[in-house]
Amino acid sequence: MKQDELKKAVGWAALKYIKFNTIIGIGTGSTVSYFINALGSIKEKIIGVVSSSKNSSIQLKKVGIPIYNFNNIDNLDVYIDSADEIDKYMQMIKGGGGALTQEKILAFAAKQFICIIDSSKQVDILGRGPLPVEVIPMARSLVAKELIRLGGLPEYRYGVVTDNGNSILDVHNMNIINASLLEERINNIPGVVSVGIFAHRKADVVLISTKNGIKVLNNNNLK
Ligand SMILES: O=C(CO)[C@H](O)[C@H](O)COP(=O)(O)O
Repeated sequence: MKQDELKKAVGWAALKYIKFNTIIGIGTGSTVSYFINALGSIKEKIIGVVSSSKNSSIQLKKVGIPIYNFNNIDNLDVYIDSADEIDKYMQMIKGGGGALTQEKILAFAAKQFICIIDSSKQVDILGRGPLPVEVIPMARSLVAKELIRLGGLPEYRYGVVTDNGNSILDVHNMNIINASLLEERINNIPGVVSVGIFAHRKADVVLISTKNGIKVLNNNNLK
């Protein structure tokens, strides 16, 4: 099965977690794009969504799903999003699509975070790929120096401006031994808006699309 087919299958599988008359947080990326199409098929049953990015909002509008203001997030039943990497503790690296700050806010606000991935996203240790960090443009060089001090190799995501008007540094070779500590350390660098480590707010349920079907992991499988 091709990766796109796996993404589509898990996007549709997530519909099972949508309750009637609720507001749903929506992530960003190609997997979520399949979920948005699936959600369109039951749009009359939900109140609406809060979107994490301009790109997701464009698609949501096309599908005809009502979008609520970002400040309306105190009653999000569920947040549906994918990840760039996820480990067995359900800690993630996100931000490949550059929407990590809004994604973190919605994930934090929602009662439940359902992460939808294909099996290629599973890793033993986070840091296989680059770690995205959203920074205020004027602090880019200071933050980059601090990230080097922490052992990484930051690369400016050239030409990319986030929906918040900021820049992205993709940090390579980051040795992530303690994801939650590193999340705190990077968050504490002045000028950092947010870091793509999701260790404090992990996924509650992970749907993994494999060639043999959808595998479900719950947070309580960890114990
Ligand atoms: O964090 C993200 C966007 O900021 C995405 O969830 C992540 O990049 C995975 O994307 P895709 O579904 O296209 O593989």
